[in-house]
Amino acid sequence: MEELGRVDLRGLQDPGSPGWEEARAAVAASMLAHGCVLVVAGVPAPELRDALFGRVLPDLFVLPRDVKLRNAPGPPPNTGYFCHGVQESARINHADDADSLRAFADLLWPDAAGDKPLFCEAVAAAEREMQRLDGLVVRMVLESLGLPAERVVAAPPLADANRIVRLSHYAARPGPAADDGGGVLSMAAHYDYSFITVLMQHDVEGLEVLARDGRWVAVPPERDTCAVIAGELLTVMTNGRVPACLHRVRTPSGRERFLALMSTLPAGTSVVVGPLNELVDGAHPRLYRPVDYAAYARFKYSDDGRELGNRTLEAFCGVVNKEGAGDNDGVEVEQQGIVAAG
Ligand SMILES: O=C(O)CCC(=O)C(=O)O
Ligand SMILES: [Fe+2]
Repeated sequence: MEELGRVDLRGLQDPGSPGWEEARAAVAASMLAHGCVLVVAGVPAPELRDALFGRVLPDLFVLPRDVKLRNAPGPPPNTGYFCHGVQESARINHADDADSLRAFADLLWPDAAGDKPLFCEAVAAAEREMQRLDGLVVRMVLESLGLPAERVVAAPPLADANRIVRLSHYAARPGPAADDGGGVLSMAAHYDYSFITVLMQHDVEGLEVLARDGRWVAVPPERDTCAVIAGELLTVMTNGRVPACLHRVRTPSGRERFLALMSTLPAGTSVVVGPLNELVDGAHPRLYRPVDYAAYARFKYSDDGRELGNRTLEAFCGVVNKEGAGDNDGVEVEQQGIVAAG
């Protein structure tokens, strides 16, 4: 039975730091096998993490629905606030920019109400840490696939990305019917269409990931640990080497739950992502055509896409005829594997 990797990344900054190579080997092994690795992080500081989950998120989700909807949802990939079953979620674009956090707080608490400085400080601290973990994991994976250093740092998720934060709330499922022993899901199994998503749980269980051997593995909500999962764009960019991670949410205790996540998306909405040229060769035929990620997100959530369930990526940009797919299929892919589509 192959376990999910659990790797301590505390204090690790750059290639060359002590412990880099061992950590890289463990991170890459787990990401290449499962599209997921658990990383011990240790920051943000416990008091900010407690403030985030104990005050900031409860204060946000207790707001009236019409106020939360000021974070207006647009067509995918521009989802703002949404509510589906027991889950509700608010999305902040470019959450690595203090102005974006401030603008989001001003939108929801236009007058003096709400502790906006605490909101901004706690979300910024969580975002910084999740961004650090995302960067380390992508870097370790690309290094382990043999990409030269200059290409690693120029790769889209590291160089130029929209780092979104999504803050989520799952309502309690009261009573003994909270779980029927297996089936009740708070969020159905899905792939994220991001490059990477980092998930920060807190105290209440819920996240489950599908391991390579087909078992659902519950990721315990440890305060110093985040789960880092591969989204579909990382699968495309690595030409299938890193499988996207199928994941779902199940909370047998039925308790109310909060979650913070950070996802890396391409920086613009007219961006095409294709396999990195170095990862396409005779032994590794091209598996994906370059994909306009916004068009893909719209397809994924369209009626046709929903009918396909979790097979949308293959349907949208998978190379069907694997024979003779060893070259670039006549498609010019820019060196970084990402080009502005105009
Ligand atoms: O709540 C979780 O643990 C996972 C949430 C998730 O996968 C998502 O919002 O895309
Ligand atoms: Fe997800």
